[in-house]
Amino acid sequence: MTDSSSVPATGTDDRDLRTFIAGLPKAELHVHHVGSASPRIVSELAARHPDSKVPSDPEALADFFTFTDFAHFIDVYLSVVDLIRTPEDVRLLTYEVARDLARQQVRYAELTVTPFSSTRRGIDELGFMAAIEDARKAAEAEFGTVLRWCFDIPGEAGLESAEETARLATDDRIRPEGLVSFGLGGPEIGVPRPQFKPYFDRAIAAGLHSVPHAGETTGPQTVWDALTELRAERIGHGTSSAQDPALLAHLAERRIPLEVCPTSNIATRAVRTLDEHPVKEFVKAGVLVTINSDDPPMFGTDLNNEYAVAARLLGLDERGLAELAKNAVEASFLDAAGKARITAEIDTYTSTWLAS
Ligand SMILES: Nc1ncnc2c1ncn2[C@@H]1O[C@H](CCC(=O)c2cccc(C(=O)O)c2)[C@@H](O)[C@H]1O
Ligand SMILES: [Zn+2]
Repeated sequence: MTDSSSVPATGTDDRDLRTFIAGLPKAELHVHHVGSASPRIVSELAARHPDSKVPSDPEALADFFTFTDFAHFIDVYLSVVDLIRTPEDVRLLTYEVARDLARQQVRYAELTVTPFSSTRRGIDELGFMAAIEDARKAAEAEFGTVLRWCFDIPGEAGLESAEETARLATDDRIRPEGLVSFGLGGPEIGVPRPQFKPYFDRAIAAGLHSVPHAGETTGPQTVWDALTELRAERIGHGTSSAQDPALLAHLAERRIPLEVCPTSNIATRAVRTLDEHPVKEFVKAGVLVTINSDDPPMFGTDLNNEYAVAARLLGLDERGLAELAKNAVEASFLDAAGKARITAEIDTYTSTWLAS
């Protein structure tokens, strides 16, 4: 588990910046449904299923969430997926994830859900959709946090999973009201992006936005393929884009946002150290950077900590952090009125903080 909680900020006292961040209204665009299950939820589910290799003791769970490489991360991730066995498990997990987001003043989040991984493990598809929708509506009513869904293909599971995910995302009898986007996750090595073009074409034709992971564990060509073959409107991670100046210029010129997840990249060994993270190059090239947590409990972080990491790496003060938060609102698929509302909240909060 990566503990970046000791991340010193810039000149402004880290404590003050962390206090500012804690109250800053935010939007999160790259955060996984199962990957956000808190240690408490995972422990509770593991206790229900003693046959699982996931420890129910929170201490042991912290060690369990320590990864030697990306493939190991995926193994651990799937062992948590195995704990989700009923629509009630899904509803509980989703509601608790929403509570954790609301505690961080997340006003809007696009949660990446992998329905294939649950339906292939026997959860009824309509039961799954009803569970996430129940939790989404309860979260909005009780926490004021607006959730939308991204359905992603677990790419390593191949074209069978692509077909199933496209069907669940485009069949009006099944797709949930909160679905806004279509993605592609899992390992990139050995999983070239072009093969998924037909499925993204179907999703886009059904009105969904394309937001595949790319350039997390492979080079810039994967990002180019995501843009040209999958018509990506945003890129999950895009870490290796820094190796290709033409790609950086293209992303900046077309204002294609990167969903940057700093601590995730360290925890999965995609990047060696935070100081080597290319987020500085992205900002220097004029790329629209959003800050996200990916699988926060698994990586020993949360969104607020990711903002503190960004403040240190980019030398940001309160105004710079507010700009990051507004980048995520701009890059989101929330409607114009919703965007204006959250942007105004960010401005009011920041000006009040600076005047105090
Ligand atoms: N940082 C990340 N980068 C990439 N992905 C990430 C990240 N964090 C979380 N994920 C999620 O991990 C899952 C991976 C699931 C997967 O690979 C797989 C392979 C074979 C079979 C099955 C199955 O279900 O039978 C699943 C994806 O669904 C994705 O949404
Ligand atoms: Zn991810």
